[in-house]
Amino acid sequence: MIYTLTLNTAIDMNIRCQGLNPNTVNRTLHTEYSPNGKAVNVSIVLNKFGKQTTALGFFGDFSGKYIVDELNKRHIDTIPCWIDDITRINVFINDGKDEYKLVGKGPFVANDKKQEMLSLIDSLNDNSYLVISGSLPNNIDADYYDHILTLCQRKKIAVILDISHQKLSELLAYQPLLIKPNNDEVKEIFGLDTNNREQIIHAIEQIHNLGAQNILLTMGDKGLYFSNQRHIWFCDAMPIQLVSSACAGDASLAAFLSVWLPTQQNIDLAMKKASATGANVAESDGLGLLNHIDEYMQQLSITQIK
Ligand SMILES: O=P(O)(O)OC[C@H]1O[C@](O)(CO)[C@@H](O)[C@@H]1O
Repeated sequence: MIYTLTLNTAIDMNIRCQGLNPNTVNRTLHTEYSPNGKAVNVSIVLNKFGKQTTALGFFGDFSGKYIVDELNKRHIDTIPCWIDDITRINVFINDGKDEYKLVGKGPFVANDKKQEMLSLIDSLNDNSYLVISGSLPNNIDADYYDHILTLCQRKKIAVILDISHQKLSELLAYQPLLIKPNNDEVKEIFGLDTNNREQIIHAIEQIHNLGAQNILLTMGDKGLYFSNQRHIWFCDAMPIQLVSSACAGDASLAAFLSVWLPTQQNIDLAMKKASATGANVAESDGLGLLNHIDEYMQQLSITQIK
């Protein structure tokens, strides 16, 4: 079973308008709402690819209920931890020229709820997979990840991490099965540049040395790299008309996992699917229709660089 854990779930509200002016009523042209949060996206995309997942997360009030209802409509199992505060609503405004991203801090999670979530994780099947993605809510500090990863270690749950917190470098000591940083995160968290092949290989080796078993490094329109410690491969990116890069990384990770788990084989196919899916998602607000993936996969190629 693949479980996903979104500690800071969100509704995404994508608004389109023609110009955005201060101190005036800006009438909007189009609004879309989507159940979101990074690992929620992973569950939705894995489900699209026919893989069963169970989504765990903190959910609160009307916005939390909306996300759980939407997941249920898509026949995605959920294990919600209900909190008293309101799940955040992130707002993405496209004024016809630029995109403004207003991403909330997230709700307050009471101590008993933090404990409840740990008990829920403790009740998951042993020897399964847990994808942990996204930020931490308002008042949860990064040590919470230690509690989660210690539990996973005990239960032999293989962890896939996609978090932009500085804590990621310390968490590599738990030897996560896979991490999915992007180039900005490699710079911000590990202080490593990724401007050319030499730097990329060096960065990947350094990150393996800290404990990551496998690394999927996404670089937007510059393609993506996968390393299993022995070899490193590169997959190019489709040229597309960018609408919004939000959710593209989450969708790429899900696409990769849909092929790569559980055997950890078919790396070429997994990388092409990840790259094609990320590009298709970046062509729309939110996750979009995911209807060009097969076509894009035909046009991508893989090179082994180490
Ligand atoms: O969990 P974070 O890092 O705050 O990011 C949440 C946001 O990330 C996205 O899922 C895109 O990856 C947004 O659409 C969502 O609102």
